[in-house]
Amino acid sequence: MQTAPVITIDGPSGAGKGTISAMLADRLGWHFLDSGAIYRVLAVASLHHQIDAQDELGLVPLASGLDVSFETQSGSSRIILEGEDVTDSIRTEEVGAVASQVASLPRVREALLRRQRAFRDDPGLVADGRDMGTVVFPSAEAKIFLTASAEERATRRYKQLKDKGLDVSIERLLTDIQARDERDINRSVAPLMPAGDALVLDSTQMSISQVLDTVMKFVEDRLHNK
Ligand SMILES: Nc1ncnc2c1ncn2[C@@H]1O[C@H](COP(=O)(O)OP(=O)(O)O)[C@@H](O)[C@H]1O
Ligand SMILES: Nc1ccn([C@@H]2O[C@H](COP(=O)(O)OP(=O)(O)O)[C@@H](O)[C@H]2O)c(=O)n1
Repeated sequence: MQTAPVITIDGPSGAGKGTISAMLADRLGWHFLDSGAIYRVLAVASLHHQIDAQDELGLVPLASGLDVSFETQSGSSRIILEGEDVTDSIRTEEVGAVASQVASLPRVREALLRRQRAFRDDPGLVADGRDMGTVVFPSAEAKIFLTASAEERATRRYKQLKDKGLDVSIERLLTDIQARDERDINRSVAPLMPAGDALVLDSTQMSISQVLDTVMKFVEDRLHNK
């Protein structure tokens, strides 16, 4: 039985989960699980293998046998799918949209559960996603639900993609984010929602360092008062 402590950070797209989780994992010296990357990789694999995003029966074996690895190369973490580096190509909004379609299928989620839980290891794990605190790690030591207004999240994503040299429209990003929120919140299995015992943090008016400080205090409190 695996007993390493877990901190979960769930929330909608662009709320800052990845940023805060990576910083937290770094500070604590813990492992980091970007569960959304697994759904994104599955989305790319479904495109490669020409399996429709709604074909649950076709996707389950692909999800169970997904040939993905998370590697660290000269200090940067890389995601390898079937021998190909997909670290950057999985980050587009198009892939995000397909990811949220495959993620709405109950048997696909079930097929990915064990793979996600395997990331739990000493000295601890910070896990980022939609259902980390509700389904994958319900016994987590500290759970955070990080959110922000859809407009603020679209603006953040816009700046992030612009910085990478990608040409995007902020209106389109807002529409895509809202469509993804809607699908993630309304699906029948593991919908996007805060766990009952989560700290809900609206970061619309907060800087990254303010969010990190608040999360860090909450986590320290939870870890020391167990
Ligand atoms: N509190 C914040 N204020 C301003 N920008 C932020 C904040 N948190 C995150 N960001 C920026 O927003 C973008 C999206 O953050 P990210 O961590 O990828 O979100 P998520 O993982 O929730 O989709 C990144 O460019 C990040 O630097
Ligand atoms: N634990 C998770 C993580 C992601 N997902 C799905 O995968 C999609 C992409 O997740 P992501 O975390 O990479 O997305 P961003 O928040 O980075 O935009 C989400 O829209 C969800 O539909 C999920 O269902 N459960």
